[in-house]
Amino acid sequence: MSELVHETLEPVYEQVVGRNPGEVEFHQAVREVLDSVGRVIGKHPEYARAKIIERICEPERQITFRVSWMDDRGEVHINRGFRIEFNSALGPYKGGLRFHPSVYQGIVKFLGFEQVFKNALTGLPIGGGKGGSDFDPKGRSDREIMAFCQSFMTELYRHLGEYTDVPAGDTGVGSRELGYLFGQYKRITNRYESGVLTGKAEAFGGSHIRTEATGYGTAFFVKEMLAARGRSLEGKRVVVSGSGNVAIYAMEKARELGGVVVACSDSDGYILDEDGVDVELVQQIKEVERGRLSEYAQRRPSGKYVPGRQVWEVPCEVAMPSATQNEITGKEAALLVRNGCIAVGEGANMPTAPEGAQVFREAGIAFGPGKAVNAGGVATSALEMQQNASRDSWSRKFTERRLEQIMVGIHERCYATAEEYGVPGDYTTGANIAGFKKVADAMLALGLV
Ligand SMILES: NC(=O)C1=CN([C@@H]2O[C@H](COP(=O)(O)OP(=O)(O)OC[C@H]3O[C@@H](n4cnc5c(N)ncnc54)[C@H](OP(=O)(O)O)[C@@H]3O)[C@@H](O)[C@H]2O)C=CC1
Ligand SMILES: O=C(O)CCC(=O)C(=O)O
Repeated sequence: MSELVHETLEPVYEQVVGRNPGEVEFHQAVREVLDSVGRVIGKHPEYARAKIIERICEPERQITFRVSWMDDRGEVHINRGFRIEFNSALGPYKGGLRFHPSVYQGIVKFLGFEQVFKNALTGLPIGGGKGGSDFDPKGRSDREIMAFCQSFMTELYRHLGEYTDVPAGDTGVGSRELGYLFGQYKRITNRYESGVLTGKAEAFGGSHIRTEATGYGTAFFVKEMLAARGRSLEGKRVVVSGSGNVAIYAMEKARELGGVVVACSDSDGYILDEDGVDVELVQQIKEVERGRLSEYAQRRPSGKYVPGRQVWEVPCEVAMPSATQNEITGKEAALLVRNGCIAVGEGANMPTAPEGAQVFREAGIAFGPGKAVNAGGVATSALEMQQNASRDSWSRKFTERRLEQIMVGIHERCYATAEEYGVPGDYTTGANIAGFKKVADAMLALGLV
């Protein structure tokens, strides 16, 4: 990094840390982007003059609210709700809602920040935002989930709109929750505004493939990374973390593309199945019955359940971390490399900590960052908005073809940008620069707003 760039970027980072104390995940996400965009601002002094970098790190709006609700025993609970409307230079704020006890301002802010660049990479007209709550949906009845969603939307609705802010799902929020949220939005506003939420069930305006899109897109991106190195997924041992929405469909598509998926996990442990993970069984247990992954081994003779350990100890050639942030530290990354891993595609948001990414870079393996690899979900959300706006419904086949084309396009954009900036094969730098430039140019064009 040149002296000039260092002088420009270090104070920005220090300012971000000072203004957002304790929000370590947000600091981490900003650090990674700043480390990449140093290469750009040397060539584009106009960004520095307009303080684009400082402005891009400051959310346009941050909303925090109380969510009160009653459980089945009549006890009142109070949770905290968040929505970070990060950047609307390219379109309405777009990004999911996460319900998980670990959620606080710093998590939502890191996710919103990542979303800005991810959404730009899709090439579709969507800005970036994210939201959620520290509500823990685990073990809650359907009625309790509905009560929570209704209370959450009763506050959030005033900030939403198909041209303003369009949430979707993320950890702990799937089509059941989106149904309750949409029902409450419709009731409060007296408007059937389909495009205000995406990831809806197909019965009321949802797009085919949105449920599968993040996982499918992850597998498509990995296929492209391998192809760029003259390899394919055929016969490769694949390990996936998580067993939720992203993990299930990443496994399904990886298997369809020839990979042999041998392990996946949840927050209690992992399953190993040398005959190939029965993805439909995982889905039945986790998504239909809302049970625990340990039940897999009780139902499938070739399945073994390993409690309390990390799935990354299972040797594989392809890893798709699809659970949560910072699940691969330097230690897990080194283990993966030692065991013969050649490609890592991040289905989750920021699952690899900086030391882990450094290990992958040094080992020269193909490493695709979440903001590129998992962009298929939000891209298909944008396709859902497009269908809602035109009162149309595309076929499953057509929508999946669009998704695959978008993922191929994102891969090309990251790959070509990394080459252009002198770091061939570095998808992280490629993704950060390509996403940043798109947003920065729009911000310049829109003036000082
Ligand atoms: N849904 C989407 O469209 C998109 C999601 N993502 C990202 O993908 C990741 C997974 O999301 P999604 O599949 O939707 O979420 P789900 O809630 O459907 O599944 C999450 C999975 O990860 C596991 N998990 C969650 N938190 C932890 C933790 N702290 N430690 C270990 N395991 C954990 C869960 O285990 P358990 O069942 O035990 O809780 C579960 O298996 C997140 O990073 C999300 O931001 C990115 C783009 C789009
Ligand atoms: O589909 C969407 O709008 C958002 C998906 C999301 O939250 C993400 O990409 O992390």
